[in-house]
Amino acid sequence: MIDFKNVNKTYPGGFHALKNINFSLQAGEMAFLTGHSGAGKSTLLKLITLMEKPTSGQVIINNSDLSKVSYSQVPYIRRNIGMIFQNHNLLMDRTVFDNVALPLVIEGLTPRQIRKRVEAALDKVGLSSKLKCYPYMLSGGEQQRVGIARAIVNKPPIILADEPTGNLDPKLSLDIIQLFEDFNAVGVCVLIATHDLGLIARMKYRNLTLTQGKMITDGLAVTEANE
Ligand SMILES: Nc1ncnc2c1ncn2[C@@H]1O[C@H](COP(=O)(O)OP(=O)(O)OP(=O)(O)O)[C@@H](O)[C@H]1O
Repeated sequence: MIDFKNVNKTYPGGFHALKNINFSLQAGEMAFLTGHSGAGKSTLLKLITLMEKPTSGQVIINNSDLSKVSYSQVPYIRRNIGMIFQNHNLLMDRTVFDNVALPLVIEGLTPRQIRKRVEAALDKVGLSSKLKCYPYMLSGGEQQRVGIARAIVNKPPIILADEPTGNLDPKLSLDIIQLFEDFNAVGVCVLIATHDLGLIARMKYRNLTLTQGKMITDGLAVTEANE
């Protein structure tokens, strides 16, 4: 589903942000991506979403080699990926319904199809009663769940999350991770970039760790907290 082969990324100016990265995530797998600030986590996610290009190596998503994807194919590749950001990236002057509907409007679905899918997505994240609210009327955890509903509304096979629990307390963080586990349980491939080592320690998921652009771990995070 996600395949990195000898991937390097050097930014203009010469900073070598990712160094010979190799890993695969299969359909239905869930993993954490960890590392210090500046280790290259966001850069790695940006290569998957085609916001950046590797300097060398191959990124293969859903059997498509991204180096061979033309500009006009980019939206089709991105439809396979639900992206969740720490700061939600919600439109503050639009209702919850409109925020979640956005990817479907862009895709050109009919109003009837959009309503059905948006209601189902909001139901999944437990926000059915909030569809007419504006984001500023919601708590941080609720706003994050709106961001998740928007990411999954077109049923992508891959979910990427960049610090999705960054601003949330431990209980809300766990709720958000449980939502990801629910999607993972129905076969979605989930990759979560996070600094939250306490959270990771409570989970038995694969842990990909970056240090100064190199991947130093690729295995289960086994800690005392798991015992
Ligand atoms: N557009 C850019 N141009 C030049 N350098 C960049 C660019 N984007 C990121 N970098 C550099 O690449 C390195 C990795 O950045 P990245 O954002 O991937 O790290 P990160 O692990 O996500 O960090 P954080 O946890 O703080 O978000 C950093 O040193 C950063 O300054």
